Amino acid sequence: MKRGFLDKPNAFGKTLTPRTDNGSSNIVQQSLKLAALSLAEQSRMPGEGDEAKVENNGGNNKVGLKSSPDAYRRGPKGPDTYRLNDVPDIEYGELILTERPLLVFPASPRHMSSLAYPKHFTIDQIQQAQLNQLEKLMETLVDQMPKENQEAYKKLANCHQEDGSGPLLGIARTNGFPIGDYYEPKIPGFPEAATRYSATFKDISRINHSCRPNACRDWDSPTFSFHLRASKPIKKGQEITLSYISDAVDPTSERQRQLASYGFTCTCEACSNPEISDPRSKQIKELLNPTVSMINPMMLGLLDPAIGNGLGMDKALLESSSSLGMALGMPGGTQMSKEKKKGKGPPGPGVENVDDIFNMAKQLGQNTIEPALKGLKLLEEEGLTGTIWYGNLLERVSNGYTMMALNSREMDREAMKWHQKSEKYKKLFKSARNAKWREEKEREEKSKKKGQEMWNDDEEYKKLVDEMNKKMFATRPRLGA
Ligand SMILES: C[S@@+](CC[C@H](N)C(=O)[O-])C[C@H]1O[C@@H](n2cnc3c(N)ncnc32)[C@H](O)[C@@H]1O
Repeated sequence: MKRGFLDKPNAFGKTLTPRTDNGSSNIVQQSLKLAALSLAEQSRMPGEGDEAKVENNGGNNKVGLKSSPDAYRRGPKGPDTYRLNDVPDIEYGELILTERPLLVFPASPRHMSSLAYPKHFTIDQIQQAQLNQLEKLMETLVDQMPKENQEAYKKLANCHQEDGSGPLLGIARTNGFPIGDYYEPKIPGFPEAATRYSATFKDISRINHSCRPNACRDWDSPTFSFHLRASKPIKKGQEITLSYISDAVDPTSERQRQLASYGFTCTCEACSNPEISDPRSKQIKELLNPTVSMINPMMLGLLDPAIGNGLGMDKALLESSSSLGMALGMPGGTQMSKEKKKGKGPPGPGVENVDDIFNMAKQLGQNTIEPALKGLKLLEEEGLTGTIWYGNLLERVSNGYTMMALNSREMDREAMKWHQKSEKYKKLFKSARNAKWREEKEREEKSKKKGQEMWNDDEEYKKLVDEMNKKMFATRPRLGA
């Protein structure tokens, strides 16, 4: 998120005189800035309005989704369901619609500390006071919205009618989707900090939940909009669903517990067949050790086998990866080789020539691909092709084949095939990825520099790499050539 986002002028600044005597007024002030920004920018959005913006698919706008009521057919769940109607089938990865929020509000207001209430208040009383305070904030926000947006907002579902929430807050709690952390500018007395914001939409908030959804959301900060994409092929007439929960492979009972506050019992395929889904989800969870799955285990082994070991990385993968790391003098391997020279370290791999390295790479590739393919199959069977794990495993298979492709043209083709699949997946979360891109790039540059420094004085290593490169490019064309 770009700094200065909240510094933009408040379109309603002239009509508002935010109080500055206590913390809560700051929430109002900042939230109004955010809400005002969304509304101000909304008025500049090209092609905005009832017509949903659709991706230009090779010159063909295939999806003609409209938000007028007759564009949707009512499904078995009654007026609650939104379906694609009179539009062609939608492919995996295709953009269904983009939408700016009606309203944005801080989901975790930092200034609502329980310490701000009288000492004699019970927890229940504090909670009620906080809900009242938030409802007041919502009233101020909604009051500033154009009349048609106010009407659209008030028509949205509210499943918090009996828990002390005011009506406007109830709607935000029922329909809001998190849109990320935003760093707020310095406020006297408060350090710069991140707050999570929640956004409510006219159309996207109408989409029902499924633990195995066919669509996913991607928040695009530059256009201040959510992009809704198909995470599975969607047939004409089929209901579009999104997930409201954070961990898709939690057991059914846990998912149902998280959904209880929405006032419905999910009947998706997984919830209807827990005896099939739960063991499979458990297997996925075990395979995708949460810590290791977020990083590239192959690189982890190459760089520092001790970390991979500590995190419970797949044994075969760890062994092949650290052997290659040692042979190539990667940071972790170099460390181990030095220890070995001093007679302390573990036995190093027997590298007689470059072919040994190719063989090790091949082994590492195989050991990477095997568990990753198993994970992909389970995720596909479970209908979780829009999850971060799915993308992570596609990338692992692609990396595995790249390793095997060092001296094999056939494997090179496989690597390209999987690389393309992985790129297609990445399109689902293109916006979020773009936002992280710069950060990743910087990190990559830093580690490259560090690696270079370590190897600069290692003549033996340089000779080995030179020889390997020569042999590699003599035996096969460059990837994709
Ligand atoms: C964000 S709203 C979704 C849109 C809502 N159906 C509407 O008509 O505006 C969330 C509410 O929709 C209903 N809902 C969402 N997913 C559901 C599902 N899978 N089965 C039954 N009701 C669901 C619940 O009442 C829930 O509180």
